[in-house]
Amino acid sequence: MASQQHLSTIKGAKVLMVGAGGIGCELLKTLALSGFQDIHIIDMDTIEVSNLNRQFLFRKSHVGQSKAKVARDAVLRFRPHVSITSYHANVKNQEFNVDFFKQFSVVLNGLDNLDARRHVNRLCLAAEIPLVESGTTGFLGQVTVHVKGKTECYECQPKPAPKTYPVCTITSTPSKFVHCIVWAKDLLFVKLFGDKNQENDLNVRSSDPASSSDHAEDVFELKKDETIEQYGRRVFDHVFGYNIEVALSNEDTWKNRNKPRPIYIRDILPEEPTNQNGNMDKICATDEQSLISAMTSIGMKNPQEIWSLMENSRIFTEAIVLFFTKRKKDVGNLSFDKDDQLAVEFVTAAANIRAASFGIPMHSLFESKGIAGNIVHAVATTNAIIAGLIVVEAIKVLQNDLNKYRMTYCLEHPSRKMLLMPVEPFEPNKSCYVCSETPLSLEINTSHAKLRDFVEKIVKAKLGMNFPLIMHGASLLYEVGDDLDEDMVANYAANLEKVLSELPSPVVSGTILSVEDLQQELSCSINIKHRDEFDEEKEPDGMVLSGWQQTTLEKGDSSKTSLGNGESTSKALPSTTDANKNDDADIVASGTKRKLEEASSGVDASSSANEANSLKKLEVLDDDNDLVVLDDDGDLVTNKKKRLQ
Ligand SMILES: Nc1ncnc2c1ncn2[C@@H]1O[C@H](COP(=O)(O)OP(=O)(O)OP(=O)(O)O)[C@@H](O)[C@H]1O
Ligand SMILES: [Zn+2]
Repeated sequence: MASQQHLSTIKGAKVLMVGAGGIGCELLKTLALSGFQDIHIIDMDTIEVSNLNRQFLFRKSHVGQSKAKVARDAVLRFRPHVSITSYHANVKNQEFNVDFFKQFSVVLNGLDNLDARRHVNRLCLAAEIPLVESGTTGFLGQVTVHVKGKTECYECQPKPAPKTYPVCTITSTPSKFVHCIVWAKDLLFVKLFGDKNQENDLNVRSSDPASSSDHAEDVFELKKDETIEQYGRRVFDHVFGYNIEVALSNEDTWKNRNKPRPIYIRDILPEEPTNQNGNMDKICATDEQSLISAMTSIGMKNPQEIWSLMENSRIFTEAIVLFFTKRKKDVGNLSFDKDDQLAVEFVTAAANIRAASFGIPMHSLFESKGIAGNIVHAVATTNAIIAGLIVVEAIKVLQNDLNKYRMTYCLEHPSRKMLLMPVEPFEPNKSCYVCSETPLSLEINTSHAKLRDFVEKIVKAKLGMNFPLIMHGASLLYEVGDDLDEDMVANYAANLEKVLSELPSPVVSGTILSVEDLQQELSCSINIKHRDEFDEEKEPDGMVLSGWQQTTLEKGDSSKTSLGNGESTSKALPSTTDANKNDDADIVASGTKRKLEEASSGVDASSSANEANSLKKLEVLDDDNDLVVLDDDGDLVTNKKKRLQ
């Protein structure tokens, strides 16, 4: 029962919710039923059929409508006097600036991606508004509290980098089905239907370089005198036959590995009479993209069934035909999307044929989609629990009840009868570049890397800036904004194409660049260090940003937990390549830090490590799918996590 004090806190609060999906629907309902009177919701999406199983404020008739608006209308039906304001918009839009955030008492996130979460974190810091952050992945979930100057911000702990695989594992020596999926969606799919100019390591390197390169050059171009079916068969033979033969010629590779077998389409699907006039209308009677399906056109229905090699080969060639006939306008611009049925069919078939070649078990379309889209199926109950916890923390935050704030982790299996694991929050990380303005350093080849590389790979991808401004001393090198005049735009565009050391104000070793995002009110300085060479596999960006690493984790010396990078409120993992291992859903321990209470009561930081031992500790064992929980006595309690189904 809420006390009088609780009720007046709740009634006087103005709350911003970001995200009206799985967590958001639960959250809006719980806020309204708890007595909150003034709620604003931002969500950029429209309702999809796949949302209906858990986003209970939505009905089939709402498909295609704004989530924020429909959620508002649904709640107003049972709480008509609550003021609910909806925005069908991206929270990163400029209208949601620091002044907009300042009007709220607290911000509650129910998002599904790192990018938006980081953005909201920065606006909350700049506006000095508390943030309650959340995420769920299947049975796992978390709610964390972030109050400027008092607790860690959302970015104080660097998020685990997306899992990547060595290039040669993907191109030459796959040993797991996920390797075949990555090959199919990131290399083959892109090569056939995406941007042709993108660098793509699809062709296997031969021990005799001359032998493969000629063959590879125009193999992915449709020839004038061939039908699309013939083209599909030729691509099939190239990637599953010829490339495998080339790979086999590198004998050293196979000394300690099983050799793959080349697969040629004539052995699987005997030559069919080709449709000379190229009229494919018989294949698929619809033009609506969502209904264009190779499975439908060849009469296969069950996505849970594992197709035979022949069926995979038929889907493979059929999907190529459908892309080049029914979706011709998309070809050249596509990147893999888990909600694109034809893309999922193609990737499943291609991955399975490659798996067959390498002696790896094949998978159904349903399983492949899960792996390719990094889907952990959402659990509505987890969303409901997490939404309840968000409201509990929001009330504490509104009451300024600092000592009662908790980061709460929802576990898959109860540990010592506890399903929820509350942990005291930590003070801000002094080396966090977001909330503590710590300088960063960047190793980069200043004579090769262009300003564009720096902007794309560091400023946007790593630092998550939206509207960056880059300065070298007093000289402005680059800026994004709506109010720039033409000359400036041209000047910045020219700068983007220059290598760093040849910029009007040259960027060389020792230069300190100042990078700012005006919308996020975030600025940081980056100390440039020139380096000639980078390891292609380990440092694929060709640059290394540092100065903001968390302390190295020592086993058994961890006192705080965080659940992945919170990429999803319901499913997605950070990497598109890591569905099997599901790192993002793992609970990982961070380095030892002082607890908030110790910090505020002046207890020596060195005691925190001992103190930490009495806390519940969670740790993931590398390369294992087990969640290992150390209880108070340091005993291991091992919980098997469910693999993707
Ligand atoms: N930048 C953003 N601005 C506004 N809303 C966002 C932004 N990024 C994500 N969201 C919203 O956050 C919500 C997250 O909800 P959820 O994880 O349940 O995803 P979903 O897209 O509804 O479901 P699924 O992807 O599993 O089909 C979505 O409704 C999404 O539109
Ligand atoms: Zn921080």
